[in-house]
Amino acid sequence: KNDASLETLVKKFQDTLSSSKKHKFWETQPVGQFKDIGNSTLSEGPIEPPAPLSEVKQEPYNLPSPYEWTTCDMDSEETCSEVYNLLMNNYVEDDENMFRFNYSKEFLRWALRPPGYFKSWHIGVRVKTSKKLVAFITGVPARIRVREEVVNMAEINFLCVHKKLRSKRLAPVMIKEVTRRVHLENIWQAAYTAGVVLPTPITTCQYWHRSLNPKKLIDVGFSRLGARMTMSRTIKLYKLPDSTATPGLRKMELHDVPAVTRLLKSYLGQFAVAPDFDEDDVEHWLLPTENVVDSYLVESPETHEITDFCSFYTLPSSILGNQNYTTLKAAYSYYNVSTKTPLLQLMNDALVVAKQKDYDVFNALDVMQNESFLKELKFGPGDGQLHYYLYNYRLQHALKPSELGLVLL
Ligand SMILES: CCCCCCCCCCCCCC(=O)SCCNC(=O)CCNC(=O)[C@H](O)C(C)(C)COP(=O)(O)OP(=O)(O)OC[C@H]1O[C@@H](n2cnc3c(N)ncnc32)[C@H](O)[C@@H]1OP(=O)(O)O
Ligand SMILES: CNCCCN(C)c1ncc(F)c(N2CC(C(=O)NCc3cnc4ccccn34)C2)n1
Repeated sequence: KNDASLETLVKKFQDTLSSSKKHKFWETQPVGQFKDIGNSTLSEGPIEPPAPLSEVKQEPYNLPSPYEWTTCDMDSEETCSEVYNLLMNNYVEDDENMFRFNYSKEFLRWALRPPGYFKSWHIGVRVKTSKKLVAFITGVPARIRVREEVVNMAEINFLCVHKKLRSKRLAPVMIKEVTRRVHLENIWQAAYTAGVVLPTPITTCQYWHRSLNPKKLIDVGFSRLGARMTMSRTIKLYKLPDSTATPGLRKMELHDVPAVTRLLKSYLGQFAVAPDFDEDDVEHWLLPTENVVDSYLVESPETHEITDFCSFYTLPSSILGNQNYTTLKAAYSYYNVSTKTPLLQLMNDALVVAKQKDYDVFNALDVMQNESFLKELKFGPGDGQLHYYLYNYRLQHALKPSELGLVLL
């Protein structure tokens, strides 16, 4: 009891601290500023108007002299491997440096080449002499609806500076350069997420984890044995059926794209911020890709109507410094729609499938209607918060996670 209230107090203090911090770079950017929170005279929508393309800086920003810009061609096996290795060794870690995301090469090719993508938005920094890749940032185009407005945006992701080049203010240059290249394509808004608090989140989501392989999770320090719990009691607690329960549940196939698009568009319409997917987007983002994204649907055995959908993406983490294990196999809840099958049953079947495919843990954010199944399906709250941001677009009020219909990778 005392721990929980102390933890809440600490979190409140940290949030207060972070909003009082000096953001020398972010204070110069067209994003919601902490000082503007609650100022209802500021209207909702773009903060700065688009500029004529002739006014966009034509040449790249200056880098410190040892470094040069490079465009990373993800179609090239060699370049894709360089990006993979930079991220594997230098990307996001948890606060205790026990885990680091290990996005796979096929995942990166999937994430970075959606319909209409621009190679020029896959930006790297190399050392001029050695040609070593030491930093990376990416954008992909996306149509995002914000309330009633569909806005062409860039989704920014995979910002990474090599551990040896940290705290040299390289990140602001990376961000300005990707902004410049996005502006050249006449796009003026962006969406991004981060585990850190920046000016200013449109919402802050909580991660929840459902143990699938509790013994491994406890061995590697991802979870702790519950008080008054034995290992065998814990394994029994998280046991799942060997097979799924929903009649008509099957993998999504190419011919399902039109029906899944209709189902998803109508479902996402209820959220304040959500992607405006068309059939090409659904084919790219939701058709199953081995070891990258899994998606299942319910086809009514009687009517052959497609009534429900669930999906998760595969994002392993390297386990840093454990003798017995090197990789944590994690599934992340992606987009789920239930119109006939109860969401609880649909998500339990997703857990069953993930367990069958040997995942160790199934993660979900408290976005969309996820709160309705998290506790009942034995998800536990994680320590990671995920903050969502819009660039050059002001929302009058922050959203609740349940008003958000957008999952970034
Ligand atoms: C219209 C189109 C617009 C397109 C652009 C839209 C915006 C996109 C924004 C990017 C979306 C990214 C989405 C993802 O990929 S989130 C994942 C970010 N990556 C990691 O966490 C990997 C491990 N960490 C690193 O590689 C480095 O620590 C990074 C590169 C993160 C910072 O490098 P470093 O540690 O060496 O610091 P610095 O001295 O260079 O720079 C310090 C400045 O950078 C600000 N900072 C720190 N972390 C982040 C962060 N995660 N988002 C935005 N800003 C961040 C910080 O507040 C400070 O500014 P200010 O506080 O003084 O003002
Ligand atoms: C820029 N794209 C944002 C999405 C990237 N994603 C998936 C992400 N961003 C921040 C997080 F806080 C987070 N969490 C999943 C939860 C979790 O699993 N925490 C333990 C853990 C295991 N492995 C790692 C690796 C890094 C950090 C925590 N890790 C916390 N996920």
